[in-house]
Amino acid sequence: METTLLLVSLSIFSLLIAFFILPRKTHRNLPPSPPSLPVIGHLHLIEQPLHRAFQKLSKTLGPIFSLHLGSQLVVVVSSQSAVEECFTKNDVVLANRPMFTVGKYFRYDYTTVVASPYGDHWRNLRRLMSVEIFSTNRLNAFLSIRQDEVGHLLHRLYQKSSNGFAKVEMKSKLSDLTFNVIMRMIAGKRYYGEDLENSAEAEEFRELVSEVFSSGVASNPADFLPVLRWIGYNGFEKNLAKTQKRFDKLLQGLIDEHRKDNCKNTMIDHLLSLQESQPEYYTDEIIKGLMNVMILAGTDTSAVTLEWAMSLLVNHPEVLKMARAEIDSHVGQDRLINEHDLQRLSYLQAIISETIRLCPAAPMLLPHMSSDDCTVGGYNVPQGTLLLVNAWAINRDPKAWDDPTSFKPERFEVEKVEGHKLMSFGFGRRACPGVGLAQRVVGLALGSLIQCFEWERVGEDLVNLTEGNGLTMDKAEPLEVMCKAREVMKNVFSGGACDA
Ligand code: HEM
Repeated sequence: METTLLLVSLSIFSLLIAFFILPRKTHRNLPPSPPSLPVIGHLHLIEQPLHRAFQKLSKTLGPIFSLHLGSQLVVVVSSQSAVEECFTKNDVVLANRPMFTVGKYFRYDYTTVVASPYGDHWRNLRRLMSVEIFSTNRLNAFLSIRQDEVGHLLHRLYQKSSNGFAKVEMKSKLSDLTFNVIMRMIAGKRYYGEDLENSAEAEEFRELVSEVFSSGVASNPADFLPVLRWIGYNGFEKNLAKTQKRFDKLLQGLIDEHRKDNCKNTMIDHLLSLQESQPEYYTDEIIKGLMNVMILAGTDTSAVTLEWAMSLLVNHPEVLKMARAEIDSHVGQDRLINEHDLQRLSYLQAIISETIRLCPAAPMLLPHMSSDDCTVGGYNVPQGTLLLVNAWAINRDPKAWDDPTSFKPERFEVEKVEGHKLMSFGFGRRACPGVGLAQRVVGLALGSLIQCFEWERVGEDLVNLTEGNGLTMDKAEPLEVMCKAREVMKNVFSGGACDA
């Protein structure tokens, strides 16, 4: 209570200082902006989910508008043509990331690929990732991990549903799948699911990761009202520092383990061999940064995409039926689907594209920052502006998509939709480098779920598709659904074995 009172008084004090002493910088020809309040600017307009609040503003202000979030000028773009201008003509200028407090702690002082400013270091990290992690060779080398983890998922569902329809909760199972895929790629360890050999270590890992995820959602008020920093408001930073210290220790522990025994085929082992030849660049800090990014960017994104896809499918049984027919005709019921089948399953691919169009895991992409003055749509975007892209709104823009809010996978079969029209993985040089891995994990898992089980809604009502407020766009209500094993499961798992 005392702390709250102190915080409130400090905030009021700081607002007064800011109001009377620090006039906001004015710029000419900025994108339109709604009326603002002194000091906090438009902070009072910020409500969750952000993409919906910003879509509402764009309906009155147009596809390019600006806000002052405290002292930070923000430009929000919500049209395809504006995004194209941002990431073609202005791609280099807008390739920076903002220096939010969270990046100082969770992104190793802005040295990880997600948070690093645009420049040589960032370029090196992207090159390193594309060779050491996301190259076709590396992704193929980790194929057995993906198959094995999908096998675990199928087995868990089979245990419940081998004798008829059973109610299953999907969110945690899909999350276990993607976390295990990434952790096995990084360190060869399974930390999620049932029957774990290392249960105490796994529990500590899971607890810490969920803490890191929830701290990553919060933004530091001082990032927008720097005056709070001057008057000593640092409780937020102290908490971040504490969590990051524990997370760092855990990542370091994994590196040390592999340093003692590096004969495994994991990301840590590959990076440690690079460290031997170039120790000054491939420091432990850089390796921990890459591990951190893989965990934070590569897990939830794929898991929520799968959960949205399953939710949309049970709400549209006719689409589910067509997807199953496609898999049955190409793969049959005698063996499980594999990644090589995916390219022939165009309707399954269309379902995935339609899911990420309607429910992009990162609806506002990641924030970009301008390193110089530029113009977008004829408006000035000064140096130091935070640029937000409302990918969610663009993916539902009636000017770009026919019947935009309906789930219609066929749209992706009829015409070849250009990559940039589907904004969900970003666009330009900072676009997602993990697309290939995400497509393999999501494709294999979704195809397997459709091939191996029948799916129905729990009751008559449609599955609620309201978004939650997670760091990635999750569902407000975790998906529960009825599932029943199909013939192929009996063929493959009849002995209870789990070798997909
Ligand atoms: C369905 C799954 C995924 C979606 C929808 C997604 C989406 C995105 C988006 C929208 C961005 C920001 C683009 C921008 O700033 O313009 C991004 C960046 C990034 N993603 Fe993904 N992602 C997914 C999966 C993954 C996976 C599996 C990994 C790695 C294991 C990954 C690693 C990254 C990294 C490292 C960045 C930062 C790139 C940079 O700043 O240079 N993502 N992703």
